[in-house]
Amino acid sequence: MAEQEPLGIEVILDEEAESRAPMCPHGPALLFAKVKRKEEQVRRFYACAACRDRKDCNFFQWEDEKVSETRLQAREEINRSRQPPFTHTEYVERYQSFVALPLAKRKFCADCQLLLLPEEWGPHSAHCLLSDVSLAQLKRPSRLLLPLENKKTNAQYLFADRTCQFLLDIIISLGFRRVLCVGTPRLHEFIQMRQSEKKEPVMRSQLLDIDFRYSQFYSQEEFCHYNMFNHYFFGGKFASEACQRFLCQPNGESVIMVTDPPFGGMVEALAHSFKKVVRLWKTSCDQAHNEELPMFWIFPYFFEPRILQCFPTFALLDYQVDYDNHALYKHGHSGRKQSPVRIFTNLPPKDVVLPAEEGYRFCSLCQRYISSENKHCESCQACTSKDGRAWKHCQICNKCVKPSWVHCDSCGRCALQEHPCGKVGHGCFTCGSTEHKRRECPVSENRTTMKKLKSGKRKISEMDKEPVATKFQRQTQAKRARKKKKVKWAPGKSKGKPKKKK
Ligand SMILES: C[S@@+](CC[C@H](N)C(=O)[O-])C[C@H]1O[C@@H](n2cnc3c(N)ncnc32)[C@H](O)[C@@H]1O
Ligand SMILES: [Zn+2]
Ligand SMILES: [Zn+2]
Ligand SMILES: [Zn+2]
Ligand SMILES: [Zn+2]
Ligand SMILES: [Zn+2]
Ligand SMILES: [Zn+2]
Repeated sequence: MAEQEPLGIEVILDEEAESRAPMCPHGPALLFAKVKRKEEQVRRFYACAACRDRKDCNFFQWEDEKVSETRLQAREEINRSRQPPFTHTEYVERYQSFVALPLAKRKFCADCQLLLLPEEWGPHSAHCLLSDVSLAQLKRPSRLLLPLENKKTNAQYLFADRTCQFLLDIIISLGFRRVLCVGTPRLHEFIQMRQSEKKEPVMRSQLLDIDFRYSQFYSQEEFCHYNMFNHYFFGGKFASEACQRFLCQPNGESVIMVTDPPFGGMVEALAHSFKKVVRLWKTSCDQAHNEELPMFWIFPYFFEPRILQCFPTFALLDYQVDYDNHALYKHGHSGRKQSPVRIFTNLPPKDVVLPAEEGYRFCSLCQRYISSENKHCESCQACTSKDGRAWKHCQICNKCVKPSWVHCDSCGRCALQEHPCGKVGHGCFTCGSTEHKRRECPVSENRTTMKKLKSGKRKISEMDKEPVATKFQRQTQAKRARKKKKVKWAPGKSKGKPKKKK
């Protein structure tokens, strides 16, 4: 299977490529091919599955490249040095010691993003420390930890409470009692809090996320350090078995998977991993599941065609997902746009009741809940709005289009009045969508917006999460690298030729 990525890079997802994939610090690398003109030979290469920015992980290897034993060893050393400073077992022990401390001794280092034990205070004395960490704060790690802001790699946008509460309510009302949270730490936290308050019905959740800082707060049954682009469990078989145990449904405690991947991510690689999660679910408890694993995949609506290609039974719901720390996607924020982030699901849309108090209503013809301004079009026989505004039908295009669009005879399609005539159809330079311009792309957002968002907040980069020793090593390495020629290339973002680095 070979799926095409915009901007001329495709990811090759087959067993053969997987079985021979070299390892980077983020698990098995993915095989990519640069799409060239027909006559040209395509040389395929492996690159990091998690990081789209070479600054985060510069792993690169030609598919047919012979790698010397020395280089393999050096690579293993790098992979080891970039793992978290503690094992998950150690993190759990540290947490137990931490909660046993009196309040005055409970300190969190904001610079290192680490819960500190008293004997460790010394090396952190010049760092920014948060004192008197309460149990209530420990129950909300997503508020204690600074969101990872590298938009290409992590893009940690956290749900607004409104969205989190909605998701939880709907999940409970649909009868689910277990939630596999893939890249949804805040939803996991909501469920864990509920559990500690002993609310009925009892809900359980497990978080799979690449952000290992969560190992500090959750047990191995509650959290797995996981890469959703290659279905890699950093904790090995022990961790994947913990996930499989969680997916097993004793006493009919049915399970749903909720995922909110970084938007820059390759849809096809994500879908490939999620299908593996489905297989894990199917083999859990040795029970035969004939049905599909219920899923909520949260993603911008303009990825609909690509998601449906991977999961044809999925439907797009009208509900607008909101984030706390995303300047562009805040619900009803004055003068701001409406959020383009939606829920894709394999559950019958009619069962997912959207909140009437936010204007959603039921369309009996479409048998689903729709946003207040979405209108049922007689010609299309559907409620056609995707962005929440009322769309209008174009007789020539024979489909509904955005209200701001007009039909252009020269282009033979609808577009904005002031479109570059004769050039429409190229879409967003970054993600290929024809729904927005690059400036509005969620994959690479408006720089000024991000700057505003960041002001007064320190950016947490991959470096800040590392132990001091590794951080120092990397800084020195980085200085050395800067002296050398600059390498400007990342999978999916390619403009120039990839240059060998390792
Ligand atoms: C858009 S945020 C979603 C957070 C969610 N809205 C919440 O509030 O719980 C993406 C999440 O996926 C995680 N993530 C990013 N890359 C990942 C990867 N390769 N594998 C697993 N998780 C990843 C991030 O750490 C982050 O928690
Ligand atoms: Zn990597
Ligand atoms: Zn520190
Ligand atoms: Zn309708
Ligand atoms: Zn229509
Ligand atoms: Zn038209
Ligand atoms: Zn035109």
